[in-house]
Amino acid sequence: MTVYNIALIGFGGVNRALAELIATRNTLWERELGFRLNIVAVSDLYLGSVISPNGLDAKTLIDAKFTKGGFGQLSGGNAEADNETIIRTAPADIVVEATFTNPTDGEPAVSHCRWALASGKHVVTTNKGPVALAALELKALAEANGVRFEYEGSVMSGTPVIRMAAKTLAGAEVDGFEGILNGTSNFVLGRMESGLDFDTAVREAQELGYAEADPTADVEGFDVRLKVVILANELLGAQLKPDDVTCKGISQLSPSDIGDAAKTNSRWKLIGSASRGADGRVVGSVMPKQLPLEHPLAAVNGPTNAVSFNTKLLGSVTVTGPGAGRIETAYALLSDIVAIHTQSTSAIAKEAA
Ligand SMILES: NC(=O)C1=CN([C@@H]2O[C@H](COP(=O)(O)OP(=O)(O)OC[C@H]3O[C@@H](n4cnc5c(N)ncnc54)[C@H](O)[C@@H]3O)[C@@H](O)[C@H]2O)C=CC1
Ligand SMILES: N[C@@H](CC=O)C(=O)O
Repeated sequence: MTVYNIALIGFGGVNRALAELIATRNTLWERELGFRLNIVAVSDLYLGSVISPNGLDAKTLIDAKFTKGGFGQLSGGNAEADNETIIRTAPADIVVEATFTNPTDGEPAVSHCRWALASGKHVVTTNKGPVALAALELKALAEANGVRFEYEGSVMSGTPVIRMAAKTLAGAEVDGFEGILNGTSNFVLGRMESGLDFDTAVREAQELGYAEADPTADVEGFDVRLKVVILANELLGAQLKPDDVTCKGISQLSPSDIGDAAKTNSRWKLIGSASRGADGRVVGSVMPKQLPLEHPLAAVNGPTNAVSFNTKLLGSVTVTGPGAGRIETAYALLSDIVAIHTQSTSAIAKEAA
């Protein structure tokens, strides 16, 4: 049976949810997936950092009410988040990066990924910054060090989109996509349709763990812009940067805009899209659109997301599922680890044959 030692960088909603899953499901995973996860290090800006080569008990980690610098009280602990030491020296096979997304330059998460990959550790991440802004470099670094850089949760949380489209739509000639790619803004629009004011709806999304640390990224469209870049670069072979994608969010939509749409049997949705033009150039945009109720994306509610891929051979193929949420996003990390495990076990089987 395989045990993967993991180091958690960031111990907020998503990585805590992963620890929760480890505490409750390791035995099931051992039986059904062929591996267990063992947390050997955690580093968090607020809590500090800790390394325990034999492993930290996941349940104790999530149940303990640590205050600022609290990891400093643990054996092997430090009241500061010494990320570089943790990432480079902890005896981890996999570094799980789930710190804040920085939409401008992706830092410090890009450095976290570089340190891990250069030290021969796999990286799984839900952080959109490194994927949108440094994917090519990080994939090359992973390849050079014989490890993997996986990031399924960077778009539509646990809903399989990146790997699904890359693998199962291969050859279908994807030439564009459009979708609802932010759970918070979709949730806020729905709550405003029910009569709630914008600020209260955003607060609810924060409490439910959907929103970014700074929810401006959600409601101004910056989060969707990163996801458009990720999908366009991954699936359309583009080399977009966030500034190449025009971006407008939902913060300017007033309660009367929302009410007027309802009167005309339509609904506002924040749509991220990209398509390849006749000249081969890929153009992306993020903007609120008033969709008629019969439009397939009009019925996508709450934190649910959906993306329709336009393909030459199949027409439109739509994937719908959770776009945000702590457990849902932690599942994306598990799916990345499953992908790493599957590749490594098939490589071992090939060698043995
Ligand atoms: N919550 C969700 O539904 C989804 C989140 N994501 C992404 O996953 C990542 C984590 O999300 P959440 O856990 O919800 O965020 P969060 O805000 O709950 O947690 C982030 C944690 O990272 C820590 N942190 C920030 N900077 C750090 C640094 N330099 N070093 C060490 N620790 C640091 C913070 O102290 C905090 O505990 C974010 O990048 C987010 O954009 C992606 C998909 C869905
Ligand atoms: N804040 C994001 C989380 C996932 O990326 C969202 O609301 O979609």
